[in-house]
Amino acid sequence: MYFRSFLRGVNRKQFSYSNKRTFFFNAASTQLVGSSTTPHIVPSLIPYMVALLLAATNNNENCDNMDHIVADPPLELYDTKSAGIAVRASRDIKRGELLISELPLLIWEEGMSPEQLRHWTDQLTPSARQTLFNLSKRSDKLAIEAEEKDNTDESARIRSANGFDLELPGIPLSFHGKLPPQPTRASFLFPNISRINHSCLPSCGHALDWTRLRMEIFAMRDIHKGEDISIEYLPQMITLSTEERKAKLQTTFGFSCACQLCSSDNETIEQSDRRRKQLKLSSRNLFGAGLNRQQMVGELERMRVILQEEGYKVLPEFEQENISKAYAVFTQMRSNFIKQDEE
Ligand SMILES: C[S@@+](CC[C@H](N)C(=O)[O-])C[C@H]1O[C@@H](n2cnc3c(N)ncnc32)[C@H](O)[C@@H]1O
Repeated sequence: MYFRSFLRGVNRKQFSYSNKRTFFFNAASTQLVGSSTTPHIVPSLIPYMVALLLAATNNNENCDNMDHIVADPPLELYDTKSAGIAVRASRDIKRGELLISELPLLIWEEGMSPEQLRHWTDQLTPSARQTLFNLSKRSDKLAIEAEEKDNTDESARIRSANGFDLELPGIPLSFHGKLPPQPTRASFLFPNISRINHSCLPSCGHALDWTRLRMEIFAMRDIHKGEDISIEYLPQMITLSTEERKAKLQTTFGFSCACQLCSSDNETIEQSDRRRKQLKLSSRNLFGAGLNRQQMVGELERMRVILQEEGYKVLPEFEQENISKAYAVFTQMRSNFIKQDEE
């Protein structure tokens, strides 16, 4: 039903800053903000978004039920001192719970010129502007240099730190022919979800429900009151060593990862690196080493045990999509068998 969402938004061309404009709000909000009701969408994406939602309304009889609204999210914000503001559980949370379901505040398209982006962000309502400018912004050298060089709008470093860059789904056939060419990617910014920090061992998964245009955050394990709510910002991190992950996050988002795993002692990090290296080998072996079906199942089981030892609870994404799918099917079938045995 859902697809994980992938590269968080970085489009270096979009970085920029206008020194003439200064409406950053200094005091960062430590409250969850009210949900936006109408996303601010760049005009070029509006026909696509309308068609997407119309198609969803056509295909989904239950699309106006309210199951997806989390009236009182069990979450609170706090100041981590080392990684800005973060989100933690305000009560014990059960694995599988939907924690937050949020509409985007902004949707924009890759490749827009600095002038287009400035014109577009100038049209934000005062409250949307306040919400946006309360969020954190990139403060690394690369982002600041890009901002000065490109002279784009002053929200670029905020959008870059908080945006999700997502692949857009296709619109069903019945709408074809009535639309301009479909865009393939867009960036989305969610006001509260933007407060969730990255972890290399995330407690939560995230997925965009395209039928409602809501980003949803699910608990992937039981989470105790006071524990961090975290997601993984980039896909395919599971087979990378600590150094490789840190380098990737640094170049993509401009921060040095201070998650619990990356801040562990050397021994823990070495063990984790060893497991991830083995996982990489196993995933490459799966279709590349001429294994028969039984050996493949054995390799998948080895991968499952490694992931369990690592404490990685979200569905892993490997370099090759077919390996990720094979692993997902394997774990689903395995849990079905276990359920049947219990009955
Ligand atoms: C989407 S925001 C998350 C909320 C943010 N901490 C805040 O204060 O609003 C992303 C920013 O949070 C910080 N951050 C997120 N995860 C981090 C991590 N694992 N280690 C260090 N900093 C992190 C970085 O500054 C990053 O640019």
